[in-house]
Amino acid sequence: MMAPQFETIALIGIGLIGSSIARDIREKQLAGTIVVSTRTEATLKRAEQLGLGDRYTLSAAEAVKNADLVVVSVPVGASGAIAAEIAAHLKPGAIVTDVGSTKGSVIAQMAPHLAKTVHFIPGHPIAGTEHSGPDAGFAGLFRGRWCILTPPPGTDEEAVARLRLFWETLGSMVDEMDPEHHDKVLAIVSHLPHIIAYNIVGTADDLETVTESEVIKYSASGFRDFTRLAASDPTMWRDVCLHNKDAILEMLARFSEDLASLQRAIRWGDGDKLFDLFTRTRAIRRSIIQAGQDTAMPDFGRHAMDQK
Ligand SMILES: NC(=O)C1=CN([C@@H]2O[C@H](COP(=O)(O)OP(=O)(O)OC[C@H]3O[C@@H](n4cnc5c(N)ncnc54)[C@H](O)[C@@H]3O)[C@@H](O)[C@H]2O)C=CC1
Ligand SMILES: O=C(O)C(=O)Cc1ccc(O)cc1
Repeated sequence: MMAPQFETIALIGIGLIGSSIARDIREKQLAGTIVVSTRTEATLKRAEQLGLGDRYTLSAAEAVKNADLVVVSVPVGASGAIAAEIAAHLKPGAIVTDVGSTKGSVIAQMAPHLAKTVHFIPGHPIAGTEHSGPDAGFAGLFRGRWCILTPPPGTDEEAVARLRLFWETLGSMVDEMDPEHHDKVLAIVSHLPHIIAYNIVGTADDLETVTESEVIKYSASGFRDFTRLAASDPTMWRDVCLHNKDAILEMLARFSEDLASLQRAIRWGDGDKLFDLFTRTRAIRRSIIQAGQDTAMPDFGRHAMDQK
């Protein structure tokens, strides 16, 4: 058997993402010991029932003692408090990473607490679902998906290479970029779609002339796709909105402008304009499919295809 990549891995937060990582670590034998820590007794118990770790504790500080890799998988608004709690207990040379959907704010919250004796390498796997909690995770979630790392300038190359290898072993492709760019890109490809989904489902829910049962009964697949996104975890998405405020507001401003232009084309019967836009956007969808990035859950899709 190959030696594990890390002697001890501490997972702080064991919801959809933390528990998926735990399952992959176990399956691929990437750690000698997996230590699981989370905020509530109930979630910790559930993680234990699911056998996600080797040791369990409610104390994040306790969990990171001796850990060679620490993965923080909590809503982005909680990352500062976690960093403050674990900072004094980290082993020198440990790699500390996270999976948060925003990067600038996570760095601003965590970096000031972390000593130079540890390697802080923020990360973001671009993989997930609308479900949350330890039961929602599954092995293979990250396979065929991108993971973005945003190491601060001057980060130890060897530590970055180790974390890169970790994600690659989980089946991900790894890119590096600066946090500001990450936050802009994710604002348009992930944060805005969720905000638009929350908004359209909210609008449908507020209508006086169309009843809720009609919305449910006649929901075409377009609306149904929005309801999937709009079913995502409220705490997580509240935090994303509050913690990527500038980039989201910038993209929302662009979006509103373009929507107004579309509204105008509809009002004035400008069919050419509508047709041109719809042709351009159709090409984007085709490129996504060609790049093999068209399913939310690649593991399920591929696995089903493998069986055929
Ligand atoms: N859900 C998704 O599709 C994706 C989520 N992310 C990011 O991953 C992180 C975790 O998200 P999920 O696993 O989906 O969430 P989740 O809700 O499934 O799990 C969150 C975990 O954090 C713990 N937690 C919650 N509030 C806390 C607090 N105040 N202090 C300490 N621990 C707390 C919970 O007990 C739970 O173990 C978030 O930062 C999210 O932005 C990244 C990629 C995809
Ligand atoms: O469920 C979906 O469609 C997602 O978009 C999952 C997702 C949510 C948040 C992220 O930061 C990355 C991926």
